[in-house]
Amino acid sequence: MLLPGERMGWTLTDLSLVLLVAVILIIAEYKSWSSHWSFINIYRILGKGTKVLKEPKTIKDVPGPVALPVFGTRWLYSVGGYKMNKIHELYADLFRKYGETVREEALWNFPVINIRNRDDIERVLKQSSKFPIRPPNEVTSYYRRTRPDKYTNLGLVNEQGQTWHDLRTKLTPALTSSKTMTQFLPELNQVADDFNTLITNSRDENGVVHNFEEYANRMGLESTCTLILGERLGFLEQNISPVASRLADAVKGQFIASRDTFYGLPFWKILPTPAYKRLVESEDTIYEIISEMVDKTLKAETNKCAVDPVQSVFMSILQAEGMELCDKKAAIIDFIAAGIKTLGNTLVFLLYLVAKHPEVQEKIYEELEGLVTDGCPLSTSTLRHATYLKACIAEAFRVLPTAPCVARILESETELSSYLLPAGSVVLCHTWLASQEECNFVDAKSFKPERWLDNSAVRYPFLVCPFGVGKRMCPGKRFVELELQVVLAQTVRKFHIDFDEELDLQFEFLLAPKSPTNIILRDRH
Ligand code: HEM
Repeated sequence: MLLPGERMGWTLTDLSLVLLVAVILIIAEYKSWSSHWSFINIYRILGKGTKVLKEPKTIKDVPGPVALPVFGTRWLYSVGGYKMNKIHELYADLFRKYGETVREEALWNFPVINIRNRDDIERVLKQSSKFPIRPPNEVTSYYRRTRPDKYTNLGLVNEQGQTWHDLRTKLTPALTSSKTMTQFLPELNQVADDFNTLITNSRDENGVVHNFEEYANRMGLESTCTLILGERLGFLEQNISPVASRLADAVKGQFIASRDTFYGLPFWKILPTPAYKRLVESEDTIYEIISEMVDKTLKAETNKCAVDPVQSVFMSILQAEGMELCDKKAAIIDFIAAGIKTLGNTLVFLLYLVAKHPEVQEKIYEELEGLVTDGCPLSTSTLRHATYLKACIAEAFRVLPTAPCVARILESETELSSYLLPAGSVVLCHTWLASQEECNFVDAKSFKPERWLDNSAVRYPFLVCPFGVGKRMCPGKRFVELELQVVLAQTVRKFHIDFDEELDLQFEFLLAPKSPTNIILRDRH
């Protein structure tokens, strides 16, 4: 009797080969399913397969880790094995596993779409609208609503629509003007000199500045307060005042509590969890300290006739029409809180990258030697011509930005990587992770300032946008860029910078250096 197949000339060996291949294929298929972790996802994949022919893919079809009812994918940050301070690693893993578009789910299974594709990021950030929407920080908004005595709105960072637009128009013109920044340059030179004196005197016998991040945060604090309050507050003096140290601790606490309440399970909505208590404590401390500073400065101000150029931002906030004093105080708090940690982290990243590349340091030094006489402060014209210095800052923002993604809520239905997302979808544009992809930048992981000089890096402006994009872009951008140019230039002119270890990163709602960071400074002269 003929076995099936023998009629076609198949032997038993051929049949067992076919069977073997079939088994291998089934195992492979099963493995790819199980890599999506659950039957729910197998169901999704099967569903997607049948849907493809009939209708476009929707937000439900975007792949991602299994979501539990109500809690969504928040379990990843607890039992999922990812630590809260390593969320940046989780996102990198999710993109590796699921591709360029990944769905996570917040509480009540609210979908959050993560994107890394260059064209998709551009499509989202280019959407022009009168009032672009960035998802608010829920816990800060909640806190502010419970304090009507102090806050009449959620502040520039968290407000939306017409209220946000009014705040932005009234509060930011002086901050974003190039004239204000030019007037501010001599003060910035002074702040940078004081920073250098502080770190010079803080070195041990081997030239090591231990816990450099604390000095960088003090620099962020001093320069932001000088900009916003129009006076020096002494954060760069060798022995920091108890008030300055309380403020620095409170700002750090606020960022960490925001992260823990945002990514953790939201029990704080029902009862005051330790993270929420920490947030309230930090917010109250920041308010109390800043409020006192504003009142003191206001009192001193009434005795003065002329406005010092350094006070132009402060005065413009105080003179903003149609706003109550508490709104002005809240705005000052927002500016200072937004500036301190972002600046401190950025300074550590920038000096770390330059320290790890001595050849880059020498090029900066040589460029400055040709532009400015030894011992002289930096002028606007010097900085205009310091193209290599500016390329280093741009490259540092590409390689290690403190804001690793830009968030938006879609205002109209948008197609991203063939998924049709409805208006109202929350999208996180992972600009940092996209900047690390070879398809976007050659030798993407290397620090190469030269790529900004031959224009090969400027092709994708939506990938390297450390201050965000469009109407909601950071109003501190001009100030920060100027400040980083001055500090980097003055530090390289004075020291050979070195960094012994590799920098470890942690996620504190921003990308931050894991402390302690130890930097080595050797005098040039
Ligand atoms: C290295 C320093 C800084 C970085 C990397 C940074 C980055 C950012 C980013 C990415 C955004 C979101 C933009 C968007 O959604 O498109 C933002 C918003 C904001 N930043 Fe900054 N920032 C820095 C320093 C500062 C400083 C010094 C100030 C204040 C003087 C400031 C005040 C603000 C405010 C008020 C917003 C909210 C703007 C709005 O929603 O209209 N930032 N910043």
